[in-house]
Amino acid sequence: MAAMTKALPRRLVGLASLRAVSTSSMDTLPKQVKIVEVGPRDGLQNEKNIVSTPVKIKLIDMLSEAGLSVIEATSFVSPKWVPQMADHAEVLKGIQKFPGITYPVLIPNLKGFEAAVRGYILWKACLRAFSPKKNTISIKEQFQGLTGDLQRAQDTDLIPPLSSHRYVSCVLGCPYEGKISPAKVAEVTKKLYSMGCYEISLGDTIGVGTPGIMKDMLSAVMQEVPPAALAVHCHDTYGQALANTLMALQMGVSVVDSSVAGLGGCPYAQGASGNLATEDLVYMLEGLGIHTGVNLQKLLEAGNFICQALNRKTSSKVAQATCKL
Ligand SMILES: CC(C)(COP(=O)([O-])OP(=O)([O-])OC[C@H]1O[C@@H](n2cnc3c(N)ncnc32)[C@H](O)[C@@H]1OP(=O)([O-])[O-])[C@@H](O)C(=O)NCCC(=O)NCCSC(=O)C[C@@](C)(O)CC(=O)[O-]
Repeated sequence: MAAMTKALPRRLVGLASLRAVSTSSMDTLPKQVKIVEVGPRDGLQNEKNIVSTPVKIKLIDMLSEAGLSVIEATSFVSPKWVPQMADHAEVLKGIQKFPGITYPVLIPNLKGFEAAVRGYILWKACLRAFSPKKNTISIKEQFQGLTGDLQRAQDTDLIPPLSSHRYVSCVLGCPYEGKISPAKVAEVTKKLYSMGCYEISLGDTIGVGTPGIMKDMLSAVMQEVPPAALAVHCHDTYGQALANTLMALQMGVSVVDSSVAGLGGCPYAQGASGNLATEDLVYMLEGLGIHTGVNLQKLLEAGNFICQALNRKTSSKVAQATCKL
Protein backbone atom coordinates (compact mmCIF):
# COMPACT_ATOMS: atom_id res chain seq x y z
CA MET A 1 0.00 0.00 0.00
CA ALA A 2 2.86 2.32 0.85
CA ALA A 3 4.32 1.93 -2.64
CA MET A 4 1.02 2.77 -4.28
CA THR A 5 0.43 5.80 -2.06
CA LYS A 6 3.89 7.08 -2.86
CA ALA A 7 3.26 6.78 -6.60
CA LEU A 8 0.03 8.76 -6.45
CA PRO A 9 -0.42 12.48 -6.11
CA ARG A 10 -2.22 13.73 -2.99
CA ARG A 11 -5.58 13.99 -4.71
CA LEU A 12 -5.57 10.24 -5.40
CA VAL A 13 -4.48 8.94 -2.01
CA GLY A 14 -8.11 8.28 -1.08
CA LEU A 15 -7.50 5.05 -2.96
CA ALA A 16 -5.39 3.66 -0.17
CA SER A 17 -8.24 3.72 2.33
CA LEU A 18 -10.30 1.50 0.05
CA ARG A 19 -7.75 -1.27 -0.01
CA ALA A 20 -8.48 -3.02 3.22
CA VAL A 21 -11.64 -4.72 1.88
CA SER A 22 -11.47 -8.48 2.17
CA THR A 23 -14.68 -10.43 2.40
CA SER A 24 -15.39 -13.95 1.26
CA SER A 25 -16.85 -12.71 -2.03
CA MET A 26 -13.63 -10.78 -2.67
CA ASP A 27 -11.46 -13.85 -2.10
CA THR A 28 -12.30 -15.16 -5.56
CA LEU A 29 -10.90 -12.10 -7.32
CA PRO A 30 -7.89 -12.54 -9.63
CA LYS A 31 -4.51 -11.27 -8.37
CA GLN A 32 -3.80 -9.56 -11.66
CA VAL A 33 -6.08 -8.15 -14.35
CA LYS A 34 -5.18 -7.52 -17.97
CA ILE A 35 -6.85 -4.35 -19.16
CA VAL A 36 -7.51 -4.14 -22.90
CA GLU A 37 -7.72 -0.43 -23.68
CA VAL A 38 -10.21 0.02 -26.53
CA GLY A 39 -10.50 3.83 -26.52
CA PRO A 40 -8.57 4.56 -29.72
CA ARG A 41 -10.78 2.12 -31.65
CA ASP A 42 -14.11 1.42 -29.96
CA GLY A 43 -14.00 4.81 -28.26
CA LEU A 44 -13.29 6.94 -31.28
CA GLN A 45 -15.19 4.99 -33.94
CA ASN A 46 -18.42 6.58 -32.77
CA GLU A 47 -17.19 10.17 -32.97
CA LYS A 48 -18.89 12.06 -35.80
CA ASN A 49 -16.11 14.63 -36.23
CA ILE A 50 -13.00 13.09 -37.67
CA VAL A 51 -10.19 13.10 -35.13
CA SER A 52 -6.86 13.95 -36.74
CA THR A 53 -4.28 11.21 -37.14
CA PRO A 54 -1.64 13.00 -34.98
CA VAL A 55 -4.18 13.23 -32.12
CA LYS A 56 -4.91 9.51 -32.38
CA ILE A 57 -1.20 8.75 -32.38
CA LYS A 58 -0.53 10.98 -29.37
CA LEU A 59 -3.42 9.39 -27.48
CA ILE A 60 -2.05 5.89 -28.08
CA ASP A 61 1.45 6.98 -27.06
CA MET A 62 0.10 8.53 -23.85
CA LEU A 63 -1.83 5.35 -23.07
CA SER A 64 1.36 3.37 -23.65
CA GLU A 65 3.23 5.65 -21.26
CA ALA A 66 0.49 5.08 -18.69
CA GLY A 67 1.45 1.41 -18.66
CA LEU A 68 -1.48 -0.23 -20.44
CA SER A 69 -0.20 -3.48 -21.91
CA VAL A 70 -2.81 -3.95 -24.63
CA ILE A 71 -4.13 -1.00 -26.64
CA GLU A 72 -6.58 -1.62 -29.46
CA ALA A 73 -5.20 0.88 -31.92
CA THR A 74 -7.64 1.02 -34.84
CA SER A 75 -9.79 -1.10 -37.14
CA PHE A 76 -9.48 -2.22 -40.75
CA VAL A 77 -13.16 -1.90 -41.55
CA SER A 78 -15.02 -0.32 -44.44
CA PRO A 79 -14.36 3.44 -44.49
CA LYS A 80 -17.83 3.78 -45.99
CA TRP A 81 -19.36 2.65 -42.71
CA VAL A 82 -16.77 3.93 -40.24
CA PRO A 83 -14.87 6.87 -41.79
CA GLN A 84 -13.20 7.61 -38.43
CA MET A 85 -11.00 4.52 -38.86
CA ALA A 86 -9.95 5.22 -42.45
CA ASP A 87 -6.45 6.31 -41.35
CA HIS A 88 -5.69 2.92 -39.78
CA ALA A 89 -2.40 2.39 -41.65
CA GLU A 90 -1.07 5.87 -40.76
CA VAL A 91 -2.00 5.41 -37.11
CA LEU A 92 -0.18 2.10 -36.89
CA LYS A 93 2.83 3.53 -38.67
CA GLY A 94 2.97 6.63 -36.45
CA ILE A 95 2.67 5.20 -32.95
CA GLN A 96 5.71 4.44 -30.83
CA LYS A 97 5.78 0.70 -30.38
CA PHE A 98 6.66 0.30 -26.74
CA PRO A 99 8.34 -3.01 -25.89
CA GLY A 100 5.97 -5.39 -24.13
CA ILE A 101 2.84 -3.58 -25.32
CA THR A 102 0.60 -5.09 -27.99
CA TYR A 103 -1.47 -2.96 -30.32
CA PRO A 104 -4.24 -5.21 -31.70
CA VAL A 105 -6.53 -4.05 -34.48
CA LEU A 106 -10.11 -5.04 -35.22
CA ILE A 107 -10.58 -6.88 -38.50
CA PRO A 108 -14.02 -7.96 -39.68
CA ASN A 109 -13.16 -9.83 -42.88
CA LEU A 110 -10.50 -10.99 -45.29
CA LYS A 111 -10.41 -7.64 -47.06
CA GLY A 112 -9.51 -5.94 -43.78
CA PHE A 113 -6.99 -8.66 -43.03
CA GLU A 114 -5.27 -8.20 -46.36
CA ALA A 115 -5.10 -4.44 -45.79
CA ALA A 116 -3.71 -4.93 -42.31
CA VAL A 117 -0.97 -7.50 -42.86
CA ARG A 118 1.37 -4.87 -44.20
CA GLY A 119 2.10 -3.50 -40.75
CA TYR A 120 -0.05 -4.76 -37.98
CA ILE A 121 0.63 -6.85 -34.94
CA LEU A 122 -2.23 -9.05 -33.87
CA TRP A 123 -5.22 -10.60 -35.52
CA LYS A 124 -8.47 -9.51 -33.98
CA ALA A 125 -11.88 -10.03 -35.48
CA CYS A 126 -15.49 -9.44 -34.61
CA LEU A 127 -18.69 -11.10 -35.58
CA ARG A 128 -20.25 -9.12 -38.38
CA ALA A 129 -23.54 -8.66 -36.63
CA PHE A 130 -23.79 -4.89 -36.77
CA SER A 131 -23.42 -3.96 -40.38
CA PRO A 132 -26.77 -2.46 -41.44
CA LYS A 133 -26.75 -4.81 -44.41
CA LYS A 134 -25.79 -7.81 -42.37
CA ASN A 135 -27.87 -7.56 -39.27
CA THR A 136 -30.45 -9.98 -40.55
CA ILE A 137 -28.07 -12.82 -41.28
CA SER A 138 -28.14 -15.78 -38.98
CA ILE A 139 -25.36 -16.74 -36.59
CA LYS A 140 -24.90 -19.87 -38.74
CA GLU A 141 -24.22 -17.74 -41.81
CA GLN A 142 -21.83 -15.53 -39.84
CA PHE A 143 -19.87 -18.59 -38.76
CA GLN A 144 -19.68 -19.88 -42.33
CA GLY A 145 -18.21 -16.52 -43.40
CA LEU A 146 -15.84 -16.31 -40.45
CA THR A 147 -14.60 -19.86 -40.80
CA GLY A 148 -13.86 -19.29 -44.48
CA ASP A 149 -12.12 -15.95 -43.87
CA LEU A 150 -10.08 -17.27 -40.97
CA GLN A 151 -9.08 -20.35 -42.92
CA ARG A 152 -7.93 -18.28 -45.90
CA ALA A 153 -5.99 -15.95 -43.60
CA GLN A 154 -4.35 -18.89 -41.87
CA ASP A 155 -3.51 -20.43 -45.24
CA THR A 156 -1.22 -17.45 -45.83
CA ASP A 157 0.86 -18.56 -42.80
CA LEU A 158 0.66 -15.01 -41.50
CA ILE A 159 -1.28 -15.87 -38.40
CA PRO A 160 -1.09 -18.96 -36.24
CA PRO A 161 -4.52 -20.42 -35.36
CA LEU A 162 -4.17 -19.56 -31.69
CA SER A 163 -3.52 -15.86 -32.18
CA SER A 164 -7.18 -15.09 -32.70
CA HIS A 165 -9.09 -12.90 -30.24
CA ARG A 166 -12.80 -12.49 -30.98
CA TYR A 167 -15.77 -10.52 -29.85
CA VAL A 168 -19.20 -11.89 -29.13
CA SER A 169 -21.46 -8.87 -28.94
CA CYS A 170 -24.81 -8.17 -27.29
CA VAL A 171 -24.39 -11.00 -24.80
CA LEU A 172 -26.65 -9.39 -22.17
CA GLY A 173 -29.23 -7.86 -24.52
CA CYS A 174 -29.61 -7.05 -28.20
CA PRO A 175 -31.11 -3.99 -29.95
CA TYR A 176 -32.81 -6.32 -32.48
CA GLU A 177 -33.68 -9.42 -30.46
CA GLY A 178 -34.09 -8.08 -26.90
CA LYS A 179 -33.22 -10.67 -24.25
CA ILE A 180 -30.45 -13.10 -25.14
CA SER A 181 -30.44 -16.57 -23.67
CA PRO A 182 -27.26 -17.51 -21.77
CA ALA A 183 -27.35 -20.89 -23.52
CA LYS A 184 -27.09 -19.17 -26.92
CA VAL A 185 -24.08 -17.11 -25.79
CA ALA A 186 -22.49 -20.29 -24.43
CA GLU A 187 -23.06 -22.07 -27.75
CA VAL A 188 -21.47 -19.28 -29.81
CA THR A 189 -18.55 -18.87 -27.39
CA LYS A 190 -17.89 -22.60 -27.35
CA LYS A 191 -17.78 -22.64 -31.13
CA LEU A 192 -15.26 -19.80 -31.25
CA TYR A 193 -13.15 -21.52 -28.59
CA SER A 194 -13.17 -24.75 -30.55
CA MET A 195 -12.00 -22.77 -33.61
CA GLY A 196 -8.83 -21.90 -31.67
CA CYS A 197 -9.58 -18.43 -30.34
CA TYR A 198 -7.35 -17.83 -27.33
CA GLU A 199 -9.48 -15.03 -25.90
CA ILE A 200 -13.17 -14.35 -26.41
CA SER A 201 -14.46 -10.98 -25.31
CA LEU A 202 -18.11 -11.04 -24.25
CA GLY A 203 -19.66 -7.67 -24.95
CA ASP A 204 -22.63 -5.99 -23.30
CA THR A 205 -22.70 -3.82 -26.40
CA ILE A 206 -25.75 -1.75 -25.49
CA GLY A 207 -25.05 -1.67 -21.76
CA VAL A 208 -28.37 -3.07 -20.57
CA GLY A 209 -27.05 -5.87 -18.36
CA THR A 210 -27.05 -6.06 -14.59
CA PRO A 211 -24.79 -8.18 -12.38
CA GLY A 212 -27.42 -10.93 -12.06
CA ILE A 213 -27.73 -11.24 -15.83
CA MET A 214 -23.93 -11.22 -16.15
CA LYS A 215 -23.74 -14.01 -13.57
CA ASP A 216 -26.29 -16.17 -15.39
CA MET A 217 -24.61 -15.62 -18.74
CA LEU A 218 -21.10 -16.37 -17.44
CA SER A 219 -22.30 -19.44 -15.51
CA ALA A 220 -23.62 -20.87 -18.78
CA VAL A 221 -20.52 -19.92 -20.77
CA MET A 222 -18.13 -21.31 -18.14
CA GLN A 223 -19.76 -24.73 -18.48
CA GLU A 224 -18.22 -24.79 -21.97
CA VAL A 225 -15.18 -22.50 -21.93
CA PRO A 226 -12.60 -21.93 -19.16
CA PRO A 227 -12.55 -18.46 -17.53
CA ALA A 228 -8.92 -18.05 -18.68
CA ALA A 229 -10.18 -17.80 -22.27
CA LEU A 230 -12.78 -15.13 -21.50
CA ALA A 231 -12.80 -11.35 -21.35
CA VAL A 232 -15.66 -8.93 -20.67
CA HIS A 233 -16.51 -5.71 -22.49
CA CYS A 234 -19.14 -3.61 -20.72
CA HIS A 235 -20.87 -0.45 -21.86
CA ASP A 236 -22.22 1.93 -19.24
CA THR A 237 -25.59 2.95 -20.70
CA TYR A 238 -27.42 2.19 -17.43
CA GLY A 239 -24.46 2.82 -15.12
CA GLN A 240 -23.90 -0.90 -14.60
CA ALA A 241 -20.57 -1.41 -16.35
CA LEU A 242 -18.37 -1.42 -13.25
CA ALA A 243 -20.77 -3.62 -11.26
CA ASN A 244 -21.06 -6.07 -14.16
CA THR A 245 -17.29 -6.17 -14.51
CA LEU A 246 -16.84 -6.82 -10.78
CA MET A 247 -19.25 -9.75 -11.05
CA ALA A 248 -17.19 -11.17 -13.92
CA LEU A 249 -13.97 -10.75 -11.91
CA GLN A 250 -15.53 -12.56 -8.96
CA MET A 251 -16.36 -15.40 -11.32
CA GLY A 252 -12.73 -15.75 -12.44
CA VAL A 253 -12.49 -13.53 -15.53
CA SER A 254 -9.19 -11.62 -15.53
CA VAL A 255 -9.25 -9.76 -18.85
CA VAL A 256 -11.36 -6.61 -19.09
CA ASP A 257 -11.94 -4.22 -22.00
CA SER A 258 -12.35 -0.55 -21.12
CA SER A 259 -11.98 2.83 -22.73
CA VAL A 260 -10.14 5.92 -21.55
CA ALA A 261 -12.56 8.67 -20.45
CA GLY A 262 -15.39 6.19 -21.07
CA LEU A 263 -15.41 7.02 -24.76
CA GLY A 264 -17.36 4.86 -27.09
CA GLY A 265 -20.51 3.25 -28.31
CA CYS A 266 -21.22 1.03 -31.26
CA PRO A 267 -22.36 2.94 -34.37
CA TYR A 268 -24.74 0.11 -35.27
CA ALA A 269 -26.32 -0.44 -31.87
CA GLN A 270 -28.89 2.25 -31.23
CA GLY A 271 -28.77 3.67 -27.73
CA ALA A 272 -25.38 2.20 -26.90
CA SER A 273 -23.37 4.63 -24.82
CA GLY A 274 -19.74 4.73 -23.76
CA ASN A 275 -17.59 1.93 -22.52
CA LEU A 276 -16.53 1.31 -18.96
CA ALA A 277 -14.01 4.09 -18.25
CA THR A 278 -10.47 2.76 -17.83
CA GLU A 279 -9.76 5.28 -15.06
CA ASP A 280 -12.71 3.95 -13.03
CA LEU A 281 -11.67 0.36 -13.62
CA VAL A 282 -8.07 1.04 -12.56
CA TYR A 283 -9.24 2.90 -9.44
CA MET A 284 -11.49 0.00 -8.44
CA LEU A 285 -8.84 -2.64 -9.13
CA GLU A 286 -6.12 -0.77 -7.26
CA GLY A 287 -8.55 -0.27 -4.39
CA LEU A 288 -9.07 -4.02 -4.31
CA GLY A 289 -5.33 -4.63 -4.29
CA ILE A 290 -5.36 -6.11 -7.80
CA HIS A 291 -2.30 -5.43 -9.92
CA THR A 292 -2.83 -3.60 -13.21
CA GLY A 293 0.55 -2.05 -13.95
CA VAL A 294 -1.21 1.19 -14.89
CA ASN A 295 -0.16 4.63 -13.65
CA LEU A 296 -3.48 6.26 -12.85
CA GLN A 297 -2.13 9.79 -12.98
CA LYS A 298 -0.75 9.31 -16.51
CA LEU A 299 -3.98 7.65 -17.55
CA LEU A 300 -5.94 10.65 -16.29
CA GLU A 301 -3.70 12.89 -18.39
CA ALA A 302 -4.40 10.81 -21.49
CA GLY A 303 -8.15 11.07 -20.77
CA ASN A 304 -7.86 14.80 -20.31
CA PHE A 305 -5.93 15.11 -23.57
CA ILE A 306 -8.52 13.27 -25.68
CA CYS A 307 -11.46 15.05 -24.02
CA GLN A 308 -9.90 18.40 -24.84
CA ALA A 309 -9.30 17.29 -28.43
CA LEU A 310 -12.93 16.19 -28.72
CA ASN A 311 -14.19 19.22 -26.82
CA ARG A 312 -16.24 17.11 -24.47
CA LYS A 313 -16.48 16.16 -20.82
CA THR A 314 -15.02 12.93 -19.57
CA SER A 315 -17.42 10.13 -18.63
CA SER A 316 -14.98 8.80 -16.05
CA LYS A 317 -16.21 9.37 -12.51
CA VAL A 318 -12.65 9.21 -11.20
CA ALA A 319 -11.53 11.90 -13.65
CA GLN A 320 -14.52 14.06 -12.66
CA ALA A 321 -13.84 13.57 -8.96
CA THR A 322 -10.12 14.24 -9.11
CA CYS A 323 -10.45 17.42 -11.16
CA LYS A 324 -12.75 18.82 -8.44
CA LEU A 325 -10.24 18.12 -5.64
C1 LIG B 1 -19.24 -5.67 -41.89
C2 LIG B 1 -18.50 -5.38 -43.18
C3 LIG B 1 -17.07 -5.94 -43.06
C4 LIG B 1 -19.21 -6.07 -44.32
O1 LIG B 1 -18.55 -5.81 -45.56
P1 LIG B 1 -19.11 -6.41 -46.91
O2 LIG B 1 -19.55 -7.82 -46.66
O3 LIG B 1 -18.09 -6.23 -47.97
O4 LIG B 1 -20.44 -5.59 -47.26
P2 LIG B 1 -20.71 -4.01 -47.32
O5 LIG B 1 -21.85 -3.82 -48.25
O6 LIG B 1 -20.91 -3.47 -45.95
O7 LIG B 1 -19.44 -3.35 -48.03
C5 LIG B 1 -19.45 -1.96 -48.26
C6 LIG B 1 -18.15 -1.56 -48.96
O8 LIG B 1 -17.08 -1.65 -48.01
C7 LIG B 1 -16.02 -2.44 -48.57
N1 LIG B 1 -15.38 -3.16 -47.50
C8 LIG B 1 -15.84 -4.24 -46.83
N2 LIG B 1 -14.97 -4.61 -45.89
C9 LIG B 1 -13.95 -3.73 -45.95
C10 LIG B 1 -12.75 -3.61 -45.21
N3 LIG B 1 -12.43 -4.46 -44.25
N4 LIG B 1 -11.91 -2.59 -45.51
C11 LIG B 1 -12.21 -1.70 -46.49
N5 LIG B 1 -13.35 -1.78 -47.23
C12 LIG B 1 -14.20 -2.79 -46.96
C13 LIG B 1 -16.73 -3.35 -49.55
O9 LIG B 1 -15.82 -3.86 -50.50
C14 LIG B 1 -17.76 -2.41 -50.15
O10 LIG B 1 -17.10 -1.55 -51.08
P3 LIG B 1 -17.83 -1.12 -52.46
O11 LIG B 1 -17.98 -2.40 -53.23
O12 LIG B 1 -19.14 -0.52 -52.07
O13 LIG B 1 -16.86 -0.15 -53.07
C15 LIG B 1 -18.42 -3.86 -43.50
O14 LIG B 1 -19.72 -3.38 -43.66
C16 LIG B 1 -17.74 -3.07 -42.38
O15 LIG B 1 -16.53 -2.97 -42.33
N6 LIG B 1 -18.58 -2.48 -41.50
C17 LIG B 1 -18.09 -1.78 -40.31
C18 LIG B 1 -18.05 -2.77 -39.16
C19 LIG B 1 -17.63 -2.08 -37.88
O16 LIG B 1 -16.62 -1.39 -37.79
N7 LIG B 1 -18.41 -2.28 -36.83
C20 LIG B 1 -18.11 -1.69 -35.54
C21 LIG B 1 -17.24 -2.63 -34.80
S1 LIG B 1 -18.16 -3.78 -33.80
C22 LIG B 1 -18.12 -3.02 -32.26
O17 LIG B 1 -17.71 -1.93 -32.12
C23 LIG B 1 -18.56 -3.82 -31.06
C24 LIG B 1 -17.39 -4.32 -30.25
C25 LIG B 1 -16.50 -5.24 -31.08
O18 LIG B 1 -16.55 -3.25 -29.83
C26 LIG B 1 -17.79 -5.11 -29.00
C27 LIG B 1 -19.12 -4.77 -28.39
O19 LIG B 1 -19.38 -3.66 -27.88
O20 LIG B 1 -19.93 -5.69 -28.38
